[in-house]
Amino acid sequence: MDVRAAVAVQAGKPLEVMTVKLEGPKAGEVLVEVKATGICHTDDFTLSGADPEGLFPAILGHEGAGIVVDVGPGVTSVKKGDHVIPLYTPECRECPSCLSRKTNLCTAIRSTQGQGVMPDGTSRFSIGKDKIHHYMGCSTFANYTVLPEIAVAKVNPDAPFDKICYIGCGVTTGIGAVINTAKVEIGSTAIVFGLGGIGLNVIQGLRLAGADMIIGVDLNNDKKAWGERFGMTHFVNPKEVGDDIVPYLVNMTKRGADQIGGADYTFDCTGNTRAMRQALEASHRGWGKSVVIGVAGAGQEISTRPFQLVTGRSWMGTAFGGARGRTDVPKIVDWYMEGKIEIDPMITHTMPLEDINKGFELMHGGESIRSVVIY
Ligand SMILES: NC(=O)C1=CN([C@@H]2O[C@H](COP(=O)(O)OP(=O)(O)OC[C@H]3O[C@@H](n4cnc5c(N)ncnc54)[C@H](O)[C@@H]3O)[C@@H](O)[C@H]2O)C=CC1
Ligand SMILES: N[C@@H](CCC(=O)N[C@@H](CSC=O)C(=O)NCC(=O)O)C(=O)O
Ligand SMILES: [Zn+2]
Ligand SMILES: [Zn+2]
Repeated sequence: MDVRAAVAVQAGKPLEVMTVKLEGPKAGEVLVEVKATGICHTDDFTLSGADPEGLFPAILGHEGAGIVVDVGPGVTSVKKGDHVIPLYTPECRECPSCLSRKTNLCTAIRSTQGQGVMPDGTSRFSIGKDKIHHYMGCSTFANYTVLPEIAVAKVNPDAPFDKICYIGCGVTTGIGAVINTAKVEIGSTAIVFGLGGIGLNVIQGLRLAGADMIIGVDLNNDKKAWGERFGMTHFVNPKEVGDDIVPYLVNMTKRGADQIGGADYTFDCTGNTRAMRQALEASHRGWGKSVVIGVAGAGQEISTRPFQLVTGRSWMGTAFGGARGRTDVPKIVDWYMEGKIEIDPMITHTMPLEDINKGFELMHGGESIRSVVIY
């Protein structure tokens, strides 16, 4: 069938909106009509050429919501008409990782996903004789896409596509990092580096978990009001603090008789390796947990003095907020429908597919929290 897609033709170039061919679903696959998709910083990261796994041409996009319109042979868990959210972290419930109960990083289709193809090793998208790569197993920058059955979460059909698409990445990553990965307790202190589409959801997750002191750190002063809107209690702009932000943050978080500062939990939502180090070193001696969420470009590395770890800080990371997609995503949609979490105010801009590059420009200018393409 013919579908409309924004194609990443070449690294560093704007997306090109065009008509491409999409083959129907094969065994174990579903065809989804994508109704809306968010634009995540990771799409921009891959388009920029910084992603070691980046492939071109490709149809990017991994934060979608839509309707199942066809299923291939053997599909049992979803049917035509179901409302679904595509999952870049699938949940097969059979692989050693799924069975371990220790991680959400299902390995069933990770290798083909990284090669930009479906689990059978082929692509469903093409232009003429040329194949186009899938992206993160989702390719939601097309109005129809094909996904493995294990990579869709069936959700409440009353939920609005243009809002719940954000649960396909940003909302789940931010809230999940707090609840699943860090396991934040009531009364904790926390520092969040980067108050964008992910960081604000970390803040909303911290509010949900009952954290007392929530410090937001961003280079952009406009983010102060945004952080406060979702529960941030203090804001720090590193540009206004001077050389080293770590002693400043440690001082801010001094508590108890011994007056040792440092937050119980810190989160990097910037992708900047210097900020990742600062986040670790601003966590509390003896028990601080620092969670890396931001994605850094090819060749970049993190470092710190091993003494930071010897003295009891833990450096950890999270993908998709540690969420098991088919199990957890429907619950997060329900939390939204029940008013337990907020999404609407974070969706600052919407646009048709034809204007998708404007969404990337708004992100670059720090003007948007989330742009959503509505098909
Ligand atoms: N681990 C995972 O599963 C996921 C990771 N990500 C990654 O999370 C990161 C954040 O994504 P978004 O929130 O969508 O990006 P965004 O562009 O909306 O927000 C980034 C924020 O960080 C701020 N910032 C940049 N450098 C900073 C620094 N050195 N110190 C303090 N603040 C700084 C910016 O001003 C901006 O407000 C990206 O690296 C993205 O690729 C996104 C989704 C899932
Ligand atoms: N492909 C990159 C790393 C990109 C990355 O870390 N992706 C995250 C999700 S970011 C979403 O917006 C992720 O889930 N990683 C786990 C995975 O298995 O891909 C690289 O090679 O560095
Ligand atoms: Zn994302
Ligand atoms: Zn699995």
